[in-house]
Amino acid sequence: MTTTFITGANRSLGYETARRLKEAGHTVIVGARDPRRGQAAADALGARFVRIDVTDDASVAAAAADVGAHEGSVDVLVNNAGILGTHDAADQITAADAKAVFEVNVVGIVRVTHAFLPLLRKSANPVIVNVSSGMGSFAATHDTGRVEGRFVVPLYTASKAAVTMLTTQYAKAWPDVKVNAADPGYTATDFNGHSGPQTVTEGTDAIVALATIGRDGPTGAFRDRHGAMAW
Ligand SMILES: NC(=O)C1=CN([C@@H]2O[C@H](COP(=O)(O)OP(=O)(O)OC[C@H]3O[C@@H](n4cnc5c(N)ncnc54)[C@H](O)[C@@H]3O)[C@@H](O)[C@H]2O)C=CC1
Ligand SMILES: O=C(O)C(=O)C[C@H](O)C(=O)CO
Repeated sequence: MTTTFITGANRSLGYETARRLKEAGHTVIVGARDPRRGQAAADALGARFVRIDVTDDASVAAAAADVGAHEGSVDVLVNNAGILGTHDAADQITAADAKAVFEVNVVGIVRVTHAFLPLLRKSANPVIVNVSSGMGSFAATHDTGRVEGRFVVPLYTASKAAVTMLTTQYAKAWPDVKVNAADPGYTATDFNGHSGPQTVTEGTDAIVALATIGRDGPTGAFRDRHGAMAW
């Protein structure tokens, strides 16, 4: 039995990841900030809901304690929760804007990973998938074709570059845990007013692939649904 905890699993890519991993036989725990939406998603999936706000130490600690008491361990942690943040131009963005985006996208991953690591270490094959973005790839940023049609969002892209780097650092630090970053690709969700060309199923291909790797799977990798992403 594989126990999988997913943040921001009440909708969009997080929900579709939960649905597909449940279908693949995982025991899925739907992590979500809003109790009503989280419970509704869990009910629809036949999964268990655990409240988690990734920006709140007490909420994250309580979520880990809840999972520790009910499931006892975690095999797969999917750090999916993320925000786009301000659409303001670079000369308008403020320190408060930066703090808001980094607090969810980067600090949130550190907070959740730190709290769930003891539960992951009880697994025979602990796996972490950090949902990053090709928009945080230096190579893609310099290739206009790769980011065409997307918003210019300096803080979001910087936060996702940090997510990918954090992934490689965790992977180096913890040889006993597989830590990889997924780029969903531009996907129609609430995140972007459903402007992305991909379906949520296409958008979760890389997340699901990395969440289901075996003991011989990669660590410190950055992949989209087609394979290795440029850093
Ligand atoms: N949709 C896209 O085109 C792409 C999305 N991504 C990434 O995929 C992830 C999921 O995005 P979508 O499903 O598209 O977005 P979404 O906005 O539809 O869903 C995001 C989820 O994160 C949750 N969330 C936000 N702040 C939270 C907090 N403080 N605590 C707990 N949960 C919180 C939301 O409640 C929601 O469930 C994000 O990390 C995003 O950056 C990456 C590349 C492309
Ligand atoms: O992270 C990505 O890749 C995104 O596509 C995020 C948003 O959907 C977006 O379009 C930002 O411009």
